[in-house]
Amino acid sequence: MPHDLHYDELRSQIKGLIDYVRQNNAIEPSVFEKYNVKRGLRNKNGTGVLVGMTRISDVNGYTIEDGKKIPIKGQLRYRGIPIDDLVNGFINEERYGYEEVAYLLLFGLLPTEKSLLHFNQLLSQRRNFPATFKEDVILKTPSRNVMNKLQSIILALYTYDDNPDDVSLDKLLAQAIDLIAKVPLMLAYAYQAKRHYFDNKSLILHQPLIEGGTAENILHLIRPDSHFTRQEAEILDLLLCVQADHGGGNNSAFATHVVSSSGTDTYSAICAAIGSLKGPRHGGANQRVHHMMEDIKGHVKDWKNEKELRAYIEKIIAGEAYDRSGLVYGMGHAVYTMTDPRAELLKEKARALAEKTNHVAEYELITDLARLTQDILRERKGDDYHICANVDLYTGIIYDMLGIDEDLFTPLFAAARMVGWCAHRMEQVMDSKIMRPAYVYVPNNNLTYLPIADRTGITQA
Ligand SMILES: CC(=O)SCCNC(=O)CCNC(=O)[C@H](O)C(C)(C)COP(=O)(O)OP(=O)(O)OC[C@H]1O[C@@H](n2cnc3c(N)ncnc32)[C@H](O)[C@@H]1OP(=O)(O)O
Ligand SMILES: O=C([O-])CC(=O)C(=O)O
Repeated sequence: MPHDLHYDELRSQIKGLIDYVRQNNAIEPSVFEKYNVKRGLRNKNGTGVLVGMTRISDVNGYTIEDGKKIPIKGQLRYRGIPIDDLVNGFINEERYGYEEVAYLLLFGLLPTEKSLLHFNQLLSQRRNFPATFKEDVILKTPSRNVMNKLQSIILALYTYDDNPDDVSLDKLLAQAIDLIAKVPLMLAYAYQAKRHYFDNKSLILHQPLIEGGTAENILHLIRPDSHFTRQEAEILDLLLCVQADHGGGNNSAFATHVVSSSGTDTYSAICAAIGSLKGPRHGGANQRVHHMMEDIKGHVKDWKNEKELRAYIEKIIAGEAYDRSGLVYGMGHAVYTMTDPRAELLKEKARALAEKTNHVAEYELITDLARLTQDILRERKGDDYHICANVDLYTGIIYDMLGIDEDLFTPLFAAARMVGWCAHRMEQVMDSKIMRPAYVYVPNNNLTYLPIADRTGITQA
């Protein structure tokens, strides 16, 4: 179902206007210094500017001693509980963890067996769409991009909600449970529609599993034969757990806070979060990691040869290879310095899975990439510089090993993070102050109004 907005034609028509946009809008980094504006909402030492408070989760990657940033091993706590304790807890008890994590993040306490059962029942009962929604909203307007489709599905839900602008807490919680329950269906059907209409594959739509949890439903819904093993579902469940939240300052949670603070509806706020997560510097990095690895394999003859691999990574960092952004995707973090605890957890899982699924070479390429990127950047920036592998470095290879298509990498992150966004939205709506920071006006020209006949079209200095 090819659509086209014919942008090529419009782009050629506006060529001359681009120079105005560039010359009249670009602001040099030095101007930020001059006005003491915190670019990217960051302090000089890279730490984030304090803009809010949250009780949901805590992310630590450094301490501050005598005003100096001291790198530490990364720590992530959901409602005070270290992520490792949570994960080891449900793994040792041979249970899935995602619904428990969702309960913990939303309500601020660990569920008892009975309350977890009740919560699972609520999710199961909401894991469906209104009659003809699938056909009208998903199949009739498929998208090449599942993240984009997730946004349009969620916006469409507004129309099916009899009081969508109600921002009372019980309504927000009901919407949260509904979105968490429905997101596996949204991403699976959006993906199946993409495969059918854009990739010429058969259209296979399964009904959700009434008894299954989130991870099981995702595997069941995205796979044409709907088959999955317990071990596969446990791995996906783990990925969902570690991606469920990341404090209030991460770009998509912050977007949720900002948009929610205006008093708008849940669907609008969650769409903003999805748009943010899609970006390659945020959740979209997992897809970029996948592409970058393919690019490396295509350009480095012997990617087991450290010298050859290092030379190519240097080219990526110099902005001369891959997407020319200068970024090694899956590396670096705004908070973590020495380690990202989720990457540490997933690294172990990925190794075990790689051995089982014959992906050891790919796994080693990933770990070599992380080590060499650290070496190269530290050599260039000095011993005080710290960069670590982030969660996105390992999620991609694990999805790959589970046979999950790259189209779904970032949407799966969105499915996991839906819980965090909903929890942050409720937290924000309880504090009814609109977010409205200040911007300094820094004109690069001083225009005065001229009658149209007197204008030359040349920017006045
Ligand atoms: C779920 C998540 O969102 S996790 C993050 C996923 N994103 C990625 O994997 C994309 C690649 N990584 C990045 O773009 C960045 O590391 C971010 C966006 C995650 C963090 O950005 P920042 O906090 O602004 O990075 P930071 O200020 O620590 O960077 C310091 C320096 O290291 C460089 N750097 C940071 N990450 C990378 C990277 N992945 N590759 C190359 N250089 C990097 C920066 O360019 C900067 O150099 P400069 O001082 O010469 O300008
Ligand atoms: O915290 C951040 O900046 C990015 C993020 O969401 C994560 O790492 O999960």
